[in-house]
Amino acid sequence: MNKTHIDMWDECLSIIKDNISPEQYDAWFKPITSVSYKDHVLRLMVPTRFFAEQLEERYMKILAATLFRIYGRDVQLYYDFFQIGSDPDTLITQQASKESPAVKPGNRNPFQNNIVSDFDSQLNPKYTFENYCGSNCNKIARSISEAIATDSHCKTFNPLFLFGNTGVGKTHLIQAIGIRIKERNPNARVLYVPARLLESQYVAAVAAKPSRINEFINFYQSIEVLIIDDIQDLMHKPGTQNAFFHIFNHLHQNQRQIILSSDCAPADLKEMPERLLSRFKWGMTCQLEAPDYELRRSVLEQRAAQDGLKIPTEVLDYIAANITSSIRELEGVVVSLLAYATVLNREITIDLAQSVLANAVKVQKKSINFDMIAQRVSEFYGIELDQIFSKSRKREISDARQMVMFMAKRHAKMPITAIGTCLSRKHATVHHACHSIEERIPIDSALREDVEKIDALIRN
Ligand SMILES: Nc1ncnc2c1ncn2[C@@H]1O[C@H](COP(=O)(O)OP(=O)(O)OP(=O)(O)O)[C@@H](O)[C@H]1O
Repeated sequence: MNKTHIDMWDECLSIIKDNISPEQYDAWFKPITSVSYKDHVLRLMVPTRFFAEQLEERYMKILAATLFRIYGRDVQLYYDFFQIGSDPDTLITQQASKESPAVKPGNRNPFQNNIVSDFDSQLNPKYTFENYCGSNCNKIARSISEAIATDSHCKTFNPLFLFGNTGVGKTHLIQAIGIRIKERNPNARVLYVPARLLESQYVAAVAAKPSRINEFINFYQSIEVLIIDDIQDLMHKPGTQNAFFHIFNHLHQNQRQIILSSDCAPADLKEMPERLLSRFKWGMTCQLEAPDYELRRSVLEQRAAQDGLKIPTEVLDYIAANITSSIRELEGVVVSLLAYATVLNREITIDLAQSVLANAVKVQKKSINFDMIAQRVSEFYGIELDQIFSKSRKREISDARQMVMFMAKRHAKMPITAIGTCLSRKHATVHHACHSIEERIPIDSALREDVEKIDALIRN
């Protein structure tokens, strides 16, 4: 008996289910339904376009591998989704106009493209400066990037070496430079390439018979703005490092812009040869710091608006206060909320956000956020966590609550209003609590000792 498209999709789901956590499965695969499969074209219904993008970013490998296994290698995937209107009653008024083929036959290969003289910059059109939210923590990196985008022959910032932890926005920013340069000069040979792809192209060029290594180097030496992501992936790759050394020298001598991103500073790229490291430091080295509260809040608002998702202010405050280390995690939370809201038809409340965050926060054990601070303070004073959030005015409870406010300002750098939202207290109350602890620390040794101990609990 022939299998229906639903049977086939169910088979995919059971493979995927065995390979990811139940939380991931519930958030990302349960909301998907198979619409049809005909002439190698599989159509899946997903909640929104943003959901599809996030799904691809996170699960492209497992999704592609599973689809190839069940439907064969010719499968093409299209998404269907509805545009959510601003009024929930008018939901599902318009079928998504754009279907995006998802499973691409392997990575696009710019080096191959060039041979066919069809030059593709490999830039993701959504990574623009316009979509890049700003705050104090990324001000310098953003200004330098905009300066390069305006004057791509600028010697001072060549190369630009941008580093920072995972998910803080490096790829977005370096691609924004490329996009802006292309907007100003559509013919510019701008190329974005992840270091890992550079490495695999190099290996393929060396292995080809006859060798295509000269072609590889010539291609890269013809680029005007070369953007290499995750340069740390070239560690332990002496062959590619050597080829890149020649490419770098040629481009730099000819005043072509080189932009590099890395997950650590040049000094920490221990396995990279000195001759490359010293070149990385010739221009501008700049760190993209962990997102501060203001940035996290703006990205949340932006993502919610893009998805037509109404998230109440207190929920935005709550998420921004608790997901602190990466923008990618924040985006994940918005998508999970969206999945719950759409699929389970649930309103987005603090309770829902708390249960979505429970999983996300488990993953980022080390990050300091409001819930973690409240937990540490309540443990320190031996008070139930619920009491901290209660209306109780008992002395020991209100003291502990004041300490939570103070610590949230001190460690999570949360604004007074956001702390107030998390504890359902007024701005003036939080302001007074923080101020009074600050004033008493120098003169109250017992309090000072408590603060030091709680500081240590939070940091470790
Ligand atoms: N300032 C920002 N404004 C809007 N979106 C942002 C910002 N920073 C990051 N993002 C978004 O967060 C997601 C992760 O960012 P990105 O991939 O650039 O991080 P990354 O630092 O390169 O991470 P990795 O090192 O893991 O590759 C992307 O979807 C990006 O668009």
